Amino acid sequence: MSSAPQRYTVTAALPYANGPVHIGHLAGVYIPADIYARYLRAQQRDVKFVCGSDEHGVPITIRAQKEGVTPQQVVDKYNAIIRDSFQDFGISFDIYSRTSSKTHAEVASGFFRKLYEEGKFIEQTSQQYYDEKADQFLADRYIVGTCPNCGNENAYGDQCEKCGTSLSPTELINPRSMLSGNQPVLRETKHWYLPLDQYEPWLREWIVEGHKQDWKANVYGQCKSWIDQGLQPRAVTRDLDWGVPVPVEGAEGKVLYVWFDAPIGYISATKDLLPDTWETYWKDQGTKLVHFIGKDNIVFHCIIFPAMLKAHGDYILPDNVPANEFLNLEGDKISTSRNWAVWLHEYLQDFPGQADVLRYVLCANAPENKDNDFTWKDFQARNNNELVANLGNFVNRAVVLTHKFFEGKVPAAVGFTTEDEDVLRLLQEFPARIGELIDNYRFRDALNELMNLSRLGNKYLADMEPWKLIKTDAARTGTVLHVSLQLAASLVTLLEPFMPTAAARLGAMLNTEKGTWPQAGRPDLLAAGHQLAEAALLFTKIEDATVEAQVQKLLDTKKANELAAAVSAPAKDDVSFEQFQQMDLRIGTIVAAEKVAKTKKLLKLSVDLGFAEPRTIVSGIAEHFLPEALIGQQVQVLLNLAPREIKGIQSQGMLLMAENADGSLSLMQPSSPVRPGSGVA
Ligand SMILES: Nc1ncnc2c1ncn2[C@@H]1O[C@H](COP(=O)(O)OP(=O)(O)OP(=O)(O)O)[C@@H](O)[C@H]1O
Ligand SMILES: [Zn+2]
Repeated sequence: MSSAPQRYTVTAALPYANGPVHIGHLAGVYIPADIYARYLRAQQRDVKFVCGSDEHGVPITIRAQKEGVTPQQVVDKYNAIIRDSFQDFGISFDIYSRTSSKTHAEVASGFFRKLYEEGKFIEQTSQQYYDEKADQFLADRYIVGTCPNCGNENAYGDQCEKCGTSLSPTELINPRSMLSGNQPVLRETKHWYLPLDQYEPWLREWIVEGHKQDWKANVYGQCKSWIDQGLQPRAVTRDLDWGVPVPVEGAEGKVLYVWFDAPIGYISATKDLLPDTWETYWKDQGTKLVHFIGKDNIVFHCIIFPAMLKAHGDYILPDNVPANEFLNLEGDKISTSRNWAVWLHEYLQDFPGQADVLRYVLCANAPENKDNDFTWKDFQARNNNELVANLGNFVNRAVVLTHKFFEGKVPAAVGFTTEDEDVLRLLQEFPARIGELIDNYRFRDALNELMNLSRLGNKYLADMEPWKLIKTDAARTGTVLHVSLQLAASLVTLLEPFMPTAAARLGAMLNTEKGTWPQAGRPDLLAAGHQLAEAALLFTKIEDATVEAQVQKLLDTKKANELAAAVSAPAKDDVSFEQFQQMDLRIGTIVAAEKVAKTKKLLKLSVDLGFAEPRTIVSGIAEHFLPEALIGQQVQVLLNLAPREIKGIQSQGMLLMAENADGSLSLMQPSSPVRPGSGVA
């Protein structure tokens, strides 16, 4: 877009309403989008920031079926969780809508209808899997089978999650229906396709030639590779009963494909927000449209949705799609189904009043150009070393010293030294520099510049030492604090897009309000004599125990996943009853236990088995039990295992243990104590 846009439509990917929001979503999409929207508002631009829940599609119907509820109940539940957590986190949507709304059904339906009437689709009959027992066609994830690429037995009809290959249902080996488990049969069905191949030359010109310079390398690269591989017609309807019905006669039982309907959700959300003027935000050439998404959504926002908009003809195209790569968690891919995530609603509960810390860490470490990792250690370090020690410290010193020496009133400046002038001159350059980085979707660098501004303030205070200066030169001390407070006042505005709560707290402390972006950087934001409010801490230190508890939560998840994934070992060969009877199984009571010297695993146990003398048994369980904890415990023993010498000790029998999937051991105990030596049969 060459001339300055008259208005902006900013969209953030519609979260899929089958789970809550996690830190990957935030880092990939919602934090950068929110920074951008807040920044544009500070620039006094006309901006509409729209989002909503994506509530259609097969994963939701499958989830509903599993939980024994309706799809509507599933989306109602997650829409509420997602909407509330975004609000508590301070994502400043102008509207958060949902694709199950009436407006959306009308807009999506109308969109399809226009393309249909103008002959923009191709109609095609094909063979698709049908479940005769459930009496319905099986869309996408309703079919599972063996992946022809990697042999995974649980690959879906549209994708193998193990090897990442995208599939079509008929490629699966041994397909089975998710509904009945039966083998499906092929039946004819008619669908409508968007002939993407016809748009290929135009897409090549628009993206490959037109956006080489201004789209991010990761986005441009993915688009070019899709286009270079050659585009195929794409079905935009499905045989399903959950979604926007296909508004065409003879299409009963069919709905719009979720990826056709979801991006139209941006348009219907805008219409919900502005019933009368929404069209200017989607159809006027003076509008700049920007989509914030994660990398797995690039093809839908850069190729399929633009082709839909182009086919429709009335709409503008996205000016940019600054997609991020993926955030991982503690070295592992974030996953809703494996519960491997830091959930936003849980974070807000565990860290009350600290939303900005997460905003800061996820922006500072955002996967802007490559995948990145979130760790709790890094979270703690960034809070303690950067937010507390740099930003918080600067602001706190400036305000506290003003209270201490000048009764909380901004002191007058009496003659600037070159140091003062340097700081004020540098301050003036920051808004434009940070702004330009945001304009270019470089949010990490922008945040780093912001922190450089508070570093500048900290260094200035450290160099000037007003806490010493006050003893010899009160007027000069006043000037230093005057300059520091001007810098702090600029921070109220410049912080706001990144950390809105901290900005508001700082504003309250300085007894001032945020200004417009161009006003920030001025040397006279606070007049001499202006009364400050009480000093308060902007950020507080996060202790080891706090992050350790979060790490423990993840370790618990990992363990639960391992246990859930464990399968029983295959059964051994049969034994006869006589063979079984040859084994002399008894219950004994441990009367003494000690570690076997110079070994890690061995314990020497004395077990009362009802004979005159206890038996000595050497057992490899030292890593699982403390010797003293075993004394008095009853255990099961194989009495007639041939004796064996272990580390010079004669072992006369074997302790029997249950081994858990994670390798931990449990004693085999009778449900109530029995006389030592009792037989087990
Ligand atoms: N780990 C991640 N890092 C960055 N962006 C992500 C991550 N996970 C999802 N996103 C992005 O968040 C947006 C919303 O995601 P969506 O609700 O579609 O869930 P999803 O992609 O199915 O993720 P999940 O299965 O982890 O919940 C999408 O644009 C997606 O690309
Ligand atoms: Zn596979």
